[in-house]
Amino acid sequence: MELSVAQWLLVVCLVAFPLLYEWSVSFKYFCKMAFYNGWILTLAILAIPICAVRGRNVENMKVLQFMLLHIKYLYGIKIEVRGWENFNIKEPYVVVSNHQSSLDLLGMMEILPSRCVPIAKRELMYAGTAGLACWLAGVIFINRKKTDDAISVMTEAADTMLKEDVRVWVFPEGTRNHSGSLLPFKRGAFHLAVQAQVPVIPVVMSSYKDFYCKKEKKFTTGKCTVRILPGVHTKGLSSDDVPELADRVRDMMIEAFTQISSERPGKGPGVMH
Ligand SMILES: CCCCCCCCCCCCCCC(=O)SCCNC(=O)CCNC(=O)[C@H](O)C(C)(C)COP(=O)(O)OP(=O)(O)OC[C@H]1O[C@@H](n2cnc3c(N)ncnc32)[C@H](O)[C@@H]1OP(=O)(O)O
Ligand SMILES: CCCCCCCC/C=C\CCCCCCCC(=O)OC[C@@H](O)COP(=O)(O)O
Repeated sequence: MELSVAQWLLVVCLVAFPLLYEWSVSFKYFCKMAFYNGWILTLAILAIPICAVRGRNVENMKVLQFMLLHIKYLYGIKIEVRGWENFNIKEPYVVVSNHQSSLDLLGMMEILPSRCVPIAKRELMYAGTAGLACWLAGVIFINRKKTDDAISVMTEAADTMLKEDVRVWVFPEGTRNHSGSLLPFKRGAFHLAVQAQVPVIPVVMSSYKDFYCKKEKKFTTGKCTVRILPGVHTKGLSSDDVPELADRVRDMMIEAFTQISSERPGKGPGVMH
């Protein structure tokens, strides 16, 4: 039987792809990351019409959360959550969390409180279907290149939080960080909490180093611990207190990060999902 060039190519791809996937750690990394982004863009196609019925609304965040929750199973990532009780606050609050990678989305969706929207860089708004889904879910976009614009968007957010009973999730490092610790914090999240006079709730995701490393192109199955820390109150604080508040919260988060990242997999209390 003679094979055409196209058939040969197909055979080579069908054989080469699984072999490469099995043998090459980097190839596996690229495939997994490409699928991660591609799958999110695809899910967003489904989410958009559902969200569009309500228009731009923070309740749509629940739709995105529901659609993204299964991804941890596809990637074999176990997420253990500790400190759920610290979210038992009826009033609005500002969640601050560490930012290692776009995989943070998994930990975020695992625990996302109701009526809680993230603050994201403006570029995400142009990420095709994902950008539109984010916009419909009320994600707050800031232009990091224009500090004044970003500050005025955040000041407006302080008002919205109180008027519309909304919680806000901020990554105070301001960018992804794989260094194994936390970058110095930008102060926007803390100004926001002080302006609205609402608590800051720190959330810490343990280091991904055992299963994910962008530099080494490693992406295996693994476990991540997410710890919700007790809220830090801001009642009576003014903008002068922001630097001290930001430092205090960062210290708490570094301590928690070091502790949960140094535990051996499978040890420690918590609820496994
Ligand atoms: C079905 C599936 C669909 C798809 C679903 C996908 C869902 C995805 C959602 C997840 C999105 C996650 C995205 C994550 C990100 O994009 S992280 C990047 C963006 N986030 C941030 O940058 C937040 C943190 N940044 C800040 O808080 C900054 O401070 C900022 C406000 C942006 C300004 O930054 P910068 O220009 O670098 O300036 P400084 O930080 O140096 O600040 C300058 C001085 O201004 C003071 N300041 C800051 N904020 C305020 C404020 N609100 N009010 C008053 N003053 C403020 C700050 O303190 C500085 O002054 P001093 O130096 O302290 O005197
Ligand atoms: C037609 C356009 C197609 C665009 C394709 C875009 C591909 C992206 C697709 C899906 C995005 C998945 C959503 C992941 C959300 C995670 C957001 C994130 O982690 O952003 C990084 C940001 O915090 C900090 O950025 P930098 O580290 O400063 O950089």
